[in-house]
Amino acid sequence: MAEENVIRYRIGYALEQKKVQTFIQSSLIIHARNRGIDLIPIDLGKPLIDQGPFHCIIHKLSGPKWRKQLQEFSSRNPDVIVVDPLDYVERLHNRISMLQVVNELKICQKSEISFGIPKQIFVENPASFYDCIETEGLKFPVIAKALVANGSVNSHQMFLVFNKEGLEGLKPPIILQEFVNHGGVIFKVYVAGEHVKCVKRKSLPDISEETLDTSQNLLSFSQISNLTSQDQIDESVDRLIEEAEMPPMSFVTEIANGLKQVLKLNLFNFDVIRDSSVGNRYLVIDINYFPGYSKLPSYETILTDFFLDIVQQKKQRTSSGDHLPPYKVKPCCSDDKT
Ligand SMILES: O=P(O)(O)O[C@@H]1[C@@H](OP(=O)(O)O)[C@H](OP(=O)(O)O)[C@H](O)[C@H](OP(=O)(O)O)[C@H]1OP(=O)(O)O
Ligand SMILES: Nc1ncnc2c1ncn2[C@@H]1O[C@H](COP(=O)(O)OP(=O)(O)O)[C@@H](O)[C@H]1O
Ligand SMILES: [Mg+2]
Ligand SMILES: [Mg+2]
Repeated sequence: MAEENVIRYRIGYALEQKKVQTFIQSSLIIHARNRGIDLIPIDLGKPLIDQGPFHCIIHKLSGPKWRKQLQEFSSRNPDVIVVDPLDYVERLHNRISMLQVVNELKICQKSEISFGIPKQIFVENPASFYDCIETEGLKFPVIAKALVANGSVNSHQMFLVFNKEGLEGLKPPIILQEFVNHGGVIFKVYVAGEHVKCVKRKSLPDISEETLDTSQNLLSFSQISNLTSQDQIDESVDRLIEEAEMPPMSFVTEIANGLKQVLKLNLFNFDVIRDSSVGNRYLVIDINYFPGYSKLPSYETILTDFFLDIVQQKKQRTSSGDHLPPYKVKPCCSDDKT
């Protein structure tokens, strides 16, 4: 084969093993490689500063040690883009600051469609539970969520609280958020830089007045499917998802771009529900850093397009003196499965 010069870019990834398995699939490695992107694993057992060279680093790690590694690396390699800076990622590790961002969006709300977040309060001690609910005017049922959203098992553990008695089973500090009936379907909007995709997923079923009257006081999330038999749930949920109408894509994209600007992040998704009692009112309930992109159809294309956007923008920015020029190598010569 004739030797041909092709510009190649090196993207280093720093991810926990579980995330490597789901995200760095061979289909992504191959697709990216064919388009000039080499995905290079960062060895978490070695100093970052000794690794590279990279044009860009992507990561889903946090903590003081990783922060220090990134700082040292960036000060020595100022042209390497870190997607995304830890300071901005950390805003998503707290379920209050995470959703405050939605209220900061500067999007003109149109009369036929609106968005916001569910009413929520942070309760620090058990004595103030009921006072807080009264003061803020939260209605039962409420959903109790951990303040921290750092990917730990605890941070995903939630409770449905049907009444005042249910509050006694909770351990503050905790967030109480109004449960909003939304037809059992959630919209997940995935953002990778300029690229935005919205998909429908199964959610918690609506809670009727009767259920509220007759249910137990407190239900941990994993038990929600016990409300009806599993078979009934599976069938009706599939139908619900199929029949649910997607929010207008122009609206979804506007929110996605607004969030991207305020959060200063490239890789995230957000969960949206449509308030059944209002109709065209959408509520953002969760924002996740570096979510499970591999669940999206054609995630390989979306992510590779994003990587190219990043490295090509970088090339423009540093055209007066690139510290790390694109490598010129033979095409498809690497057998590295990363
Ligand atoms: O593992 P997956 O593919 O289900 O992805 C999880 C996400 O699922 P989603 O893409 O929104 O359906 C998941 O989203 P949710 O919080 O479940 O809405 C989180 O982003 C999760 O990361 P973490 O545990 O919060 O650090 C993500 O987990 P990690 O893959 O980052 O561990
Ligand atoms: N305010 C709410 N009203 C109705 N359902 C909710 C609400 N908040 C969360 N849920 C349901 O609980 C699920 C998990 O909550 P979420 O805040 O997204 O936490 P996680 O970070 O663990 O995904 C959502 O996908 C949705 O099904
Ligand atoms: Mg969620
Ligand atoms: Mg989440």
